[in-house]
Amino acid sequence: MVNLHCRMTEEAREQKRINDEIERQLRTDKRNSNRELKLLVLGPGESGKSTFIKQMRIIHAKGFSPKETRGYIKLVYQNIFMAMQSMIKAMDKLDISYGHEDHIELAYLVMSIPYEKVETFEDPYVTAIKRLWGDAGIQKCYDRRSEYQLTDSTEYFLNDIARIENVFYLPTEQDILRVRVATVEILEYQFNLDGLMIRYGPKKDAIAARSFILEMFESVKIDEDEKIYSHFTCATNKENISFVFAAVKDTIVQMHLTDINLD
Ligand SMILES: Nc1nc2c(ncn2[C@@H]2O[C@H](COP(=O)(O)OP(=O)(O)OP(=O)(O)O)[C@@H](O)[C@H]2O)c(=O)[nH]1
Ligand SMILES: [Mg+2]
Repeated sequence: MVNLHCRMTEEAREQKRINDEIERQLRTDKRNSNRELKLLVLGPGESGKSTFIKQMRIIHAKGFSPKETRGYIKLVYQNIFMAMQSMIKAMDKLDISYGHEDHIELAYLVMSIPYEKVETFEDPYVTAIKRLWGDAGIQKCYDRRSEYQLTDSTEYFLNDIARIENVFYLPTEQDILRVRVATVEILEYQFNLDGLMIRYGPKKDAIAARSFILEMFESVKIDEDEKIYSHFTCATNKENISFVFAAVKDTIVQMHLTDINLD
């Protein structure tokens, strides 16, 4: 009898502990949902949306793990090939001749593999890319890059091949920010000042994307008197993004304080 009583109290205590835990979690969730701000990052291709999210990971979360960093090696190689191939194609379109006639052969060599298939960075390709980058015709073509599509980070990577071709090459934070990979899915990230995590999986098609955006943002009321604050940013510059993000955060906090008359 005593034993059973003991067990009952133990069970009741455990039950109470679980209840308390659930209630605490509910209170935290409620508090968090009250404080949750939704941020929709929109913009044309290559306008820096993904770069901004990378900055949030670097500044407000743990950044990139060694495994993720290694995953960027191949993408850096592919970016270099992609940039050189864009310029080679533009040479034709803009009718620019190579500084050295034998560089045409090198151009064929670089064009011979689709850039998405590139996994390694070795000769004869590395030497070919270096020589082409030094070619007067390619440089002229680079100067006329506004006349065709060329990735923003071309000069950044091509001027640094000596570092990248090293067999022990590991991308730096800036390399990761400079890598161009077109996003083909809608992703939702959740972050706070000390953590960032991916909450939802990818939404693959346009209809799913549209309903996702509606679902997330339909509750956000449109206020005709809402002020618009514009900021100039450079998404690849960590100091600039930290500064602008802190300013945006201050504005939001200030607005909330005004709302509850605490300013
Ligand atoms: N110089 C410079 N480069 C930038 C800036 N923002 C982004 N880039 C570079 O531009 C390229 C494209 O940036 P992303 O962040 O991938 O662009 P996105 O808006 O996500 O593009 P999509 O996914 O195609 O819609 C990357 O190589 C970035 O490093 C910037 O402010 N300045
Ligand atoms: Mg993107």
